[in-house]
Amino acid sequence: MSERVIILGAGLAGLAAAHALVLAGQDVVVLEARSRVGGRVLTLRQPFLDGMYAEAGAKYVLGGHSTVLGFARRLGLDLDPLPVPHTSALRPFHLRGRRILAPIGDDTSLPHVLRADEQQLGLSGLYRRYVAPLVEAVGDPFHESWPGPGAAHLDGLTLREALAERGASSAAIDAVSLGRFDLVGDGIDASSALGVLRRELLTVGRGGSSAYTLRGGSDRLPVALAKALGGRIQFGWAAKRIEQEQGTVRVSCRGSTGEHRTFTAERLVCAIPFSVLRGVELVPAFSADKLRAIRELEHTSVVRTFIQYRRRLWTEWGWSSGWLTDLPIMHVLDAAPTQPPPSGILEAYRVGPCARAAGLLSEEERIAMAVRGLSQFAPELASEVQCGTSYAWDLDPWARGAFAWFRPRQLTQWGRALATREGRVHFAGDQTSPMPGWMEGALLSGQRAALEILSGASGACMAEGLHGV
Ligand SMILES: Cc1cc2nc3c(=O)[nH]c(=O)nc-3n(C[C@H](O)[C@H](O)[C@H](O)COP(=O)(O)OP(=O)(O)OC[C@H]3O[C@@H](n4cnc5c(N)ncnc54)[C@H](O)[C@@H]3O)c2cc1C
Repeated sequence: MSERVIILGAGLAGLAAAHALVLAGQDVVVLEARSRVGGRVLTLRQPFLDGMYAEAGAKYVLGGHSTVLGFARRLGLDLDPLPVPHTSALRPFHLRGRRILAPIGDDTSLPHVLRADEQQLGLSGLYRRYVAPLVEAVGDPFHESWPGPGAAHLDGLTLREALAERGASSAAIDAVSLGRFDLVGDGIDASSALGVLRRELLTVGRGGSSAYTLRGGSDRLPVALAKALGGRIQFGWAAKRIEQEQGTVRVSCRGSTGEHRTFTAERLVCAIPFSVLRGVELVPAFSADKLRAIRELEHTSVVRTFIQYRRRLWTEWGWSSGWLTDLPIMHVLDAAPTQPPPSGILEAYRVGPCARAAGLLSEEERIAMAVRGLSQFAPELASEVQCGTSYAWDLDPWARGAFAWFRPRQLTQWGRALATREGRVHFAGDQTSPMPGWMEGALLSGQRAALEILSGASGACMAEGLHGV
């Protein structure tokens, strides 16, 4: 029997749910607060010259992200593999006031003062000794009884505490975390070890070594998905209240020009970030665990600042595309590694408290700071600047942060409540999947919510079946 389903949010999760429900013959309407689809998939084409673009949100597709790859194939989207660094490439670091150009794979020149027994291991040896066994202890996050006892122990610790428990020195912890584990939440002293290691397991572990970008921009994926939905998306409607009563769900919205409208259906897929859902009135209130998850789930602060340069000097110099620093600009990435030269874009990727400090600056100040910081790697870059722009995710009213992260004990206390349905309201969004912060997680969550509706099953029961979706 066909049911009318409202989908709240035209990000990848909402679009994937809509796609599956429409294919199954359901009557679907998607409500979206913005005037565009894609949510945290946001390709910036202004102010760049020469047809170049940069990703404010999702950028990489990993080789193991079979759902993203499957949609791309079916929708006729091309992927470009990330260039593999040449064996003679140099990896730039700027640490403790010093620029270091380290040959790829040779970390002996890094300034971390390691213990005698750690000195010869290099970063990969440290990873194998300390991180790999912890990743194994995570178990299978898709299993309905996850987290098991080993994983639950990791949830009681910060990542620094878990690595120290395995015998890592403080310098070794800093070295293995730089540019890897410090990119989520407020860093390794605040994040649940389990949350960080699950991400490591499900992304790097399953992704293999291959990574891609979507040719023409990541937004091609949500735009193509939306096109396949025909006219079912209504733009400019922000949900203010969700009410369940006598077999119906009512969503009261405010339009972009201030008008009000109420949409009614048999089911709702709520596919908006919990950071925004927090401000939506819920009648009757959801369960205590769900309300706690909505209230307490935090979203990583991220500010990305992009600078376009006339020439891609860094590739001419044989530098790799990711530079690690302890400067206020944090990490540096080649923002357009698969786009044709001669011009190129570098980005300063700031996370956590550093991003919150950058969010207080004007865009001009952020750009000036990035230009200064990048010039500390090579003064020659300064005279090649063409233009710049910046995006602060905390300031985006429909995202309020970049992606979910967990403090110790949160996953065990209310992690399971993230995805469970509340009456006629089903939940999608990357935060409700075991892969927050990835398009793969968003798409999987949308498919899971659609399956719940189609099968009448509860969210937790469906989780395992998702492997094959
Ligand atoms: C900085 C950054 C880097 C990232 N890098 C990568 C990467 O390299 N690779 C990767 O795979 N993923 C990456 N991601 C993650 C990826 O972008 C997200 O996981 C995914 O886009 C989330 O999709 P979603 O549908 O769950 O949520 P969203 O994309 O946030 O969609 C939610 C939608 O709901 C709408 N909405 C919000 N509130 C309301 C309301 N009240 N009423 C109506 N509509 C509303 C929003 O406008 C939005 O369109 C990154 C994200 C960020 C921010």
